[in-house]
Formats: sequence, structure tokens, C-alpha cells
Amino acid sequence: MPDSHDDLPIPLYSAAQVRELDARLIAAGTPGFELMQRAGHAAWRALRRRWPDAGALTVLAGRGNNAGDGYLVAALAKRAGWLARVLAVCNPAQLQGDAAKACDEARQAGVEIQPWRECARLEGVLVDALLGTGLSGEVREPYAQAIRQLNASGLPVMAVDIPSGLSADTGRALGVAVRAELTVTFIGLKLGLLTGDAPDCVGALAFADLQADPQIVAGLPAEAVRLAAGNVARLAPRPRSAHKGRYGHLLVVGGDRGLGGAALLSAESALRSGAGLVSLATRSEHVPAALARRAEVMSVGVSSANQLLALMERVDVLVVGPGLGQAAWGRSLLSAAARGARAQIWDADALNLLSVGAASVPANTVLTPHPGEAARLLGCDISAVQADRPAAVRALARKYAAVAILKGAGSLIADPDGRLAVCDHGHPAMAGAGLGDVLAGLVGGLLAQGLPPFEAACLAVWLHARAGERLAVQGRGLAAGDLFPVVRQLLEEHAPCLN
Ligand SMILES: NC(=O)C1=CN([C@@H]2O[C@H](COP(=O)(O)OP(=O)(O)OC[C@H]3O[C@@H](n4cnc5c(N)ncnc54)[C@H](O)[C@@H]3O)[C@@H](O)[C@H]2O)[C@@H](O)CC1
Ligand SMILES: Nc1ncnc2c1ncn2[C@@H]1O[C@H](COP(=O)(O)OP(=O)(O)O)[C@@H](O)[C@H]1O
Ligand SMILES: [K+]
Repeated sequence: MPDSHDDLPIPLYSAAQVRELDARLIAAGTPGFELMQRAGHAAWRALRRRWPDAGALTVLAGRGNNAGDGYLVAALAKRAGWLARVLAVCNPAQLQGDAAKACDEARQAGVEIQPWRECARLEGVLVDALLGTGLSGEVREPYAQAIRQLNASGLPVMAVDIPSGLSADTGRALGVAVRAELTVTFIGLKLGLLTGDAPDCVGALAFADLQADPQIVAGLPAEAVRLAAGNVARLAPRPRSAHKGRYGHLLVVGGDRGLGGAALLSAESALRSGAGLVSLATRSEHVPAALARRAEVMSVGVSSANQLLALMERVDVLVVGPGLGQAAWGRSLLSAAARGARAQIWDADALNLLSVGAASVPANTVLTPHPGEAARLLGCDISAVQADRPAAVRALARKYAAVAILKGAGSLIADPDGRLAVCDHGHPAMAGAGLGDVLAGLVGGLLAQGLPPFEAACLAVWLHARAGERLAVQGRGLAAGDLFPVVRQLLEEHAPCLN
């Protein structure tokens, strides 16, 4: 997703919260129809900015206030001399309240309003005003068919407020959802615009506050926050007298036979994020290769839990799991690690072993599952995790009393205290092996330098995703290790080492 998301607001709301915001604004003196007119104007401005020469639009309208916004866009377009048609999925005679008023306004402007049919002709820019935040349950017919027709048309689509069919709470397509090129959303940014199926449906995202009183908006606590440069933690600058002992000693535990690279990627990632000292406890046979690749990492062969316990005496932070395997070697190292009163990151096979009850999670741990690992931890299907990613990551944080990162497009970070953050950066070029190992090492490196678990997790996810985006301009074939210099550069841009 593009860097331009940086001009979007930080607080993220559920559908119920946005409804509450609407109600508070109306109660404070702005009539609902006035808000709808502002929404119509904002959507029309955004449409014209993106497709200035289109000259024609077709609005697909439903029956709620989202349809009302759409009727007003049609009226504005018609008055500006465009060809403007509305295809009404719901008989306009059944519209009520503000939506009915908006429909009248479109009629008065001379907009052609026709009932939608499966064979209806679509032309110009398509405006999706079928379903908004009032969506409940799976999309029903004939809405589902209208959405499929819209998606198959090959024409540019602008979604009003939210792509129809997408849940504003979870980002899940409820059966089917519009795939828009542009979404203009109003009053409050919805959490469901940033995770789940949203990255494939929302397109470019624009926000219009509809001149809502900022005090009224700020009076409603948000469901989550969007990670941005302004709200992720910063590492403090280093004094000139700095020495490595102040920036933590991190130990990576992993790399069973055939899996040595994962642990090394995590170790290198921690080193490159500025950890003072980095050690690696791995299979003896991986030590020569590890030393050859990164002489700075203190790589040690371990074959028993006691050897690991001895190493743990000297370290502050553990990253456990990359390439750990699930055999006896990995199991015994994980249970030794779990006994250490150290801040820890549990990734990959540490999570798989956790899901079968092979160990319990110590205090101050960050769990970094992808959806498959999350499903095993929660004892459900991957589809259930993806159906409600915010609920899944919150459930993990609660279940294990640990900070949890649910990876994948629209990564989420939950703290057991209730905080929830979403990262809308990242790129599909990051869908490749080893990217998760780099993330685990990065969280560890930031923890080692003194950030608390939730703050370290948020900063790491944000840096990792931004780095992936920067590298993805070169397309596919991103190697996980390519991230190191870019993460380093981004970290320096965000929080310079020297004042
Ligand atoms: N004052 C306000 O409340 C404002 C609302 N605005 C717009 O209003 C929208 C919310 O309006 P509404 O609450 O009327 O909700 P919608 O416009 O989403 O419409 C809800 C209606 O859609 C139908 N529906 C719901 N779930 C369905 C399903 N699964 N399958 C098929 N049909 C389904 C039902 O008839 C339901 O009554 C926002 O998204 C935004 O576009 C804007 O105009 C700004 C101001
Ligand atoms: N399509 C995508 N968009 C954004 N980020 C992605 C995407 N695909 C993968 N990533 C990120 O890349 C990392 C992959 O981690 P993971 O699946 O654990 O890989 P591995 O186990 O091979 O290291 C995660 O941080 C994930 O969020
Ligand atoms: K919509």
C-alpha cells in the first residue's frame, strides 16, 4: 500500500463507533442531510480529481444513507454537465429519510434513475453506493449480483465510504465485495479499511472529515490506531559516550538441521537494528557458516537445555523459534527458554510447540504468528482467523497475556491491556521466505535497546513494512536479507542515532 496513507488520520473506528460519531454530530447541531451533502461533495471532488475527463458516471445505489451519498454525487455530476445515471438496486419509492431526499435532489437535477438489472449497461466511472457501514451479515441478492457485475465490468470504480460488502469492523468481504480503484471514506477511518480483504478492495484511500467538530470526534475513544511516523516509538539518541553494554544482549535460539538460515536471519536483523550484542544458539553444524556470514554474531553450538540455560545467564532478550523445528532438540530448548525471566519473542516453531502445550509463555513476551500459526494457537481454522483478524489478535494477546502480532497484509498488534494497532504499509513482494525471521529479530533488537514490548512490536512492524514497500519498487524476488540496510536507513530517518 502506498506511502500516501501517511496523510490519513490515526484513530480507527468500528461501524458502531462511526454511527455513534454521526449521532453525536447530529445531536450537536449538524443535520444528517447536511452531513450527507458534505459527503456527496467530498466524493464528487475526489472523483473529479482522479478522473477529470471521464465525463460520465453510473451510480449503483442501494437503500440506506450510503445510497443517499451516491444520489447526491449523481446530482452534482449532472449539474456539472456530465452524463449521470443511477441504477437503483432498491426501488427509490422505498427510500426513507435523508436517502429519499437525496434521491429527489438527483431527480431534480435531471439524473436518469433506472432500476438495476443484471444486464444493465454500465458506463463511465462507476460509483459504488450500494452498502456502507450499515451492512449486516453476508451480502444478499440482488446486491451480490450487482457487486459481481461491477467487479467484472473492467471500468474504474469509486467506492463511497467503504467498498460494498466489506465489513467496516473486520475488513472481511462478507461473501463478495467491491474492488475499487478509489475509496473515499467519511468522518472516521474504519478499521476494516486496512486489514483482511481490504487491501484488495479499497484501492487508493481518501479521507474526508465532513468538517466534523474535532472535539466531538476526539471525545469518542477509538477502537485502534493506524501506525504512522508520528505515533510509533522512537529510540533515544545515543550519547557520544555510548557503549555496547547499554543496548542489550540478544540471543537467538533456533536453526535445527536444515533450518539454519532462519535463526541467522533473525540474528542479523537484531544486529542491524542496533542491539548491543547478538548471540546465536544453534546446531553445532551451523556455526561455521554463521561465523562466515556474520562474524559479529557470537554463534554457539548447543545440544542441551543446560547449555542454553548457561548462555541465557548473560543475555537480556531472547528470540526463540526461527528454524527451531518441533523435534526433541527444539522442544528442550524452548522449555529451557520459557524458564528464563527475560523479555522474549516467540516466532515460528516456538508458536507451533506452544500450540501443542509444549511450553508456557513467560512474562514480557511478544508472539509473532502468521495466520496459520495463529489458527493453531487459537484452535481454529485459518479462515476463522482471517474472517476477523482484529478479534483473533486480541484473543491471542488475552490468552497468552502477551503482546501479539498477527502478520500478513494489514498486520495487527494487540496488547493484553486492550491497545490495538494496525499497519497499513507493506507489499505483496514481501510474501516470501524469511521475512518473518527478519521481523522477529527486529522486534528483539528494539526490545534489547529498551523499548517496551508493545512499542517495540509496533515500531518493528512499521519499519519492516515500510522497508518492504521501498524495496518492492524493484518488484518480485525480494530476499529477506535485502531488508537490513533499508530498515537501518529508515530507523535512522525516524530516530537519528546522534542528536
Ligand atoms: N448522517 C449519517 O449517518 C451519515 C451517513 N453517511 C453514509 O451513510 C452510510 C451508512 O448508512 P446506513 O446506516 O443507512 O447504512 P447503508 O447505507 O449501509 O444501508 C444499510 C441497508 O442496507 C441493507 N443491507 C444491510 N446489510 C445487507 C446485506 N448483507 N445484504 C443486502 N442488503 C443489506 C439494509 O436494507 C440496510 O438497511 C455510511 O456508510 C455513509 O456512506 C454519510 O452520508 C455521512 C453522514
Ligand atoms: N501481501 C503482503 N503484504 C504485506 N506484508 C506482507 C505480505 N505478505 C507477507 N508480508 C509480511 O512478510 C512477513 C512474512 O512472515 P512469515 O509468513 O512468518 O514468513 P517466514 O516464516 O518465511 O519468515 C510478515 O511480516 C508479513 O506481514
Ligand atoms: K459503498
